[in-house]
Amino acid sequence: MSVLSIENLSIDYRAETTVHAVRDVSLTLERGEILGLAGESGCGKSTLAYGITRLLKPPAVITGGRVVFSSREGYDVDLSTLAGDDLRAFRWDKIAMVFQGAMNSLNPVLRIAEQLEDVFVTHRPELGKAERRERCAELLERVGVDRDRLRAYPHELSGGMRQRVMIAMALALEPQVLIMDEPTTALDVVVQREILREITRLRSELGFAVVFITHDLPLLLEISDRIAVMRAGLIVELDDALTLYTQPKHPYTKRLLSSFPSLTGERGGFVRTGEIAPEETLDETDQTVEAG
Ligand SMILES: Nc1ncnc2c1ncn2[C@@H]1O[C@H](COP(=O)(O)OP(=O)(O)OP(=O)(O)O)[C@@H](O)[C@H]1O
Repeated sequence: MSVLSIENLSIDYRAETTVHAVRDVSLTLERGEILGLAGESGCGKSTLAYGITRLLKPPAVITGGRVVFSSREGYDVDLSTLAGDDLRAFRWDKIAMVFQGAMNSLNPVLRIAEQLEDVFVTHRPELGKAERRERCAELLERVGVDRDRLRAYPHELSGGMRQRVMIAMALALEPQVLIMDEPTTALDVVVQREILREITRLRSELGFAVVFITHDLPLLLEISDRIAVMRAGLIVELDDALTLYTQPKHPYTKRLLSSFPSLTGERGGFVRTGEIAPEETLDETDQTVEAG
């Protein structure tokens, strides 16, 4: 049962020269799954994410294909048919996003409560004030932040907490799809781990599907059900995480895997067993994907 079908999506940047950033990409996102999207910097991951949610800005142009959302209530929506307020409402309600550095988009002069409440005021105007407050408190607790923090201003929270608030905001309307583009990259590795654990727990609890984008392949292998490997705008391989790790087929996937010493060396144990040794988690920031 798919919740999102991306069909032959192509996106160009029409700048001085034309960049074919996403080329004929087809993917389906199954209900409740975590689909990892891996690939080196510049391969088109973010463009694809923005394209799915129709948040692209010029000079980006969708040159072909479509994205269809299949609601759990049984109807399909072709996202290209939505515009304006309908599209904005749809985005928060059905497909929500958390981007890298999202935590910096909190308004510094408003308390967390006001910013969370705003989502409900706009999208759930039927809720009374007390109910709205309670929903906000529950949301914060859901992402592991104490409800007392509703009264805090963003600068009074750590980066990890602010990113949790952004995740809470994305989950406010119980979307069926969550698109996360490097949501934890700006955070230190310990906080990153805690948040990832939270996301996988919430996914089981609430049943939303996740497209999780990062260049950090070890991390994807840990949390994803399936992984798509992207290179130069194309999906070159797509498989379940274990198969992709144990039997990569595309030479680029093999190269990507081998560029993470922790996957191929002795310290790769955490991927194979799911057990994370503390010293392993602390070293992952040093790893980079080989370019080219
Ligand atoms: N505004 C723009 N104008 C022109 N080209 C762009 C623009 N934004 C991105 N590109 C190009 O499109 C391609 C894909 O970029 P994109 O940001 O989607 O890659 P990415 O895989 O998300 O990279 P990263 O991991 O660094 O965010 C790159 O070649 C990039 O240079």
